[in-house]
Amino acid sequence: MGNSRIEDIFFSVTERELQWQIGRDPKSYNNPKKLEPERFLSSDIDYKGKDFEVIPFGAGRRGCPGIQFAVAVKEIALANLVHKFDWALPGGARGDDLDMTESTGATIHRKYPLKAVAILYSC
Ligand code: HEM
Repeated sequence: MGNSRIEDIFFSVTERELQWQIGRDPKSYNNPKKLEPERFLSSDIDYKGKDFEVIPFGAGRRGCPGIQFAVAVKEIALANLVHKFDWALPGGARGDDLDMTESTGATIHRKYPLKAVAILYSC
């Protein structure tokens, strides 16, 4: 993985497009368009704004000030959702039925919001 030079691309795109382009930069990623989150398992990329390949919390002086808190509580929040509920798609839909079209913004998000049905888990 190489280093993206943020100044090379910053002025040619709007801020909304910037993260999208960084995340798909073939200079930084092999097979950049493939969803492959495990690529980060053995990566030493700093996601807190020092390296620009992944900037989920932004970077620089306007970077997210909640980063320490978010990193500390994200596992507890996710663990609670998985522990307390079974999850399903509405109407018996399956993963393959989902429209994964993307929309742009400060972060890339789904064009069509994911509707998930939470079923309280009882043993
Ligand atoms: C997983 C959780 C979070 C993510 C992914 C996230 C992501 C971001 C991003 C991308 C920005 C824009 C940074 C930029 O423009 O360079 C931002 C800004 C900000 N975040 Fe977060 N954030 C998270 C949680 C939090 C939490 C928990 C707090 C507060 C307790 C917080 C407070 C803020 C504030 C106040 C700003 C505006 C900073 C400014 O404009 O100077 N964030 N965040």
